[in-house]
Amino acid sequence: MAERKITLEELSQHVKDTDTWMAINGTVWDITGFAGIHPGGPDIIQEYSGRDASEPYNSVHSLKLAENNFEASQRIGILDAEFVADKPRMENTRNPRLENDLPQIDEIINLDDLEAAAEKCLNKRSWAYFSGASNDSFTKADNADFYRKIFLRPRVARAVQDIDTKTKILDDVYDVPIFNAPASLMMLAHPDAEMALAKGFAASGSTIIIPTLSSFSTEEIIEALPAGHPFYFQLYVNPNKAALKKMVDSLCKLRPKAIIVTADLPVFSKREANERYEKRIAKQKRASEPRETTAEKQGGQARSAGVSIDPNLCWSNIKQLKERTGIPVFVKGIQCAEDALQAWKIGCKGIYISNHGGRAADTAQPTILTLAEIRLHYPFILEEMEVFIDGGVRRGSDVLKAICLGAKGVCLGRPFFYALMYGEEGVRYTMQLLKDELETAMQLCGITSLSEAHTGLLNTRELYRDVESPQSLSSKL
Ligand SMILES: Cc1cc2nc3c(=O)[nH]c(=O)nc-3n(C[C@H](O)[C@H](O)[C@H](O)COP(=O)(O)O)c2cc1C
Repeated sequence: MAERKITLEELSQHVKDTDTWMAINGTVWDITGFAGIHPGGPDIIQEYSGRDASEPYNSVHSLKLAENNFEASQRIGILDAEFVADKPRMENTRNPRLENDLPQIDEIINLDDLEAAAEKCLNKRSWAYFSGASNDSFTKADNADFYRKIFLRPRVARAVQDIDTKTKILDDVYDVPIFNAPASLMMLAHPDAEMALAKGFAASGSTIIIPTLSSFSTEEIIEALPAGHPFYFQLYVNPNKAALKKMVDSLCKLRPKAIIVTADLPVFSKREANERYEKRIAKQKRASEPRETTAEKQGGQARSAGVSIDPNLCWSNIKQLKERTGIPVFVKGIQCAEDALQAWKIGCKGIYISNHGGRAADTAQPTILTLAEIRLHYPFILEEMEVFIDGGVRRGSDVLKAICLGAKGVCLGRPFFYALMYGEEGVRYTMQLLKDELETAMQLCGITSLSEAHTGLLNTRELYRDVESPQSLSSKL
């Protein structure tokens, strides 16, 4: 049966909270009630209710995501309009997300070069979103700076020509211990977003941690991986019980190696770079109309994503998730030894030490210090659980330091957004760059396998000066 055609005029009549339509890439959907559960917040949905939302939709979502998310019964018909915004295409292989031409990829010789290219080439909104942190960005800076408090203590004359960087996590062996730190809205860096990330990581002998707020559907991303390739899933626990159940049910079918529950962002933090950007743009747009939307007041996309994160998430919910799914659970956002112990006590298989790259509580201690704290107070956790860490890792030698202190997987967030400016090639290139640096650091320290990494290769005196003392720890448990 031919689908019903809907004119722009008819579409524009469906704007009430109880009767809302929206057109996306030529299809008209009944999205009544969706504003309240849209992961990106209600404002953009309200703004585009009764309109063709293809352009904002395509800037952060894959073509199929809406079809996967909405029920067939919500499909009203097709838009009867001459112009339907098209998905941004890679004309002449130029990434449409960029404002300036990228340097040749082989001019990038370290991650600082990559970041400098991102600052120059990304559009201002994406740069503010990716590079920003909360409040004064102290934690973001400390995450990286604290790696410099650890000195290497290289061993010499150890025959280091043949080297491998394999790591085993759960039952899987990866060629490198390096993963993406899961992050939302990757399509702001490149139209291929997580598809390029998945392919690039698999080709590099690692795998992807798929974020809840991905631009492509989880199914699409898994299809980009070689058949049977392991993957992880980062879960934001949705406060809407029905939406959470739908997601958990589908995860049970897709069988990630572990569900990584992000717990460090119960409420949205103050992201000032975003806030400034959104306010500036809003001012330009509404020179004649002083009304602010909630999103503008709160910093646009930075805060609006908060609707998909449950502020009442508790350890008991994490335990239930583990029991209900039978899939290993890791807790992401561990920022002190006490919470690492708590995760161990409820039977989590892993901890993921993170402070959200300084995007959650500003002045939270740097992540490498948290790892040292856990090592000092509860060393058995590092033996019995899988340990991931992220935050400020920018060199292969940082990866080695984290592994010497007990991490199994080391993740990078912002650098892979920036790598994505070059698509899949950028992800592979960045992985190779980090692998080369890691291998060289290992060889210069006199080891040929990560199983030989140990704290004796490090001088951590300066780091341990800042580690929380046993007295204050036990009194706060
Ligand atoms: C732009 C951006 C978006 C992020 N989105 C998420 C997310 O959706 N879920 C999550 O658990 N962490 C998210 N994070 C935090 C990262 O997983 C990671 O903790 C952080 O980026 C690590 O610090 P680094 O960027 O210094 O490597 C995001 C980070 C950035 C920079």
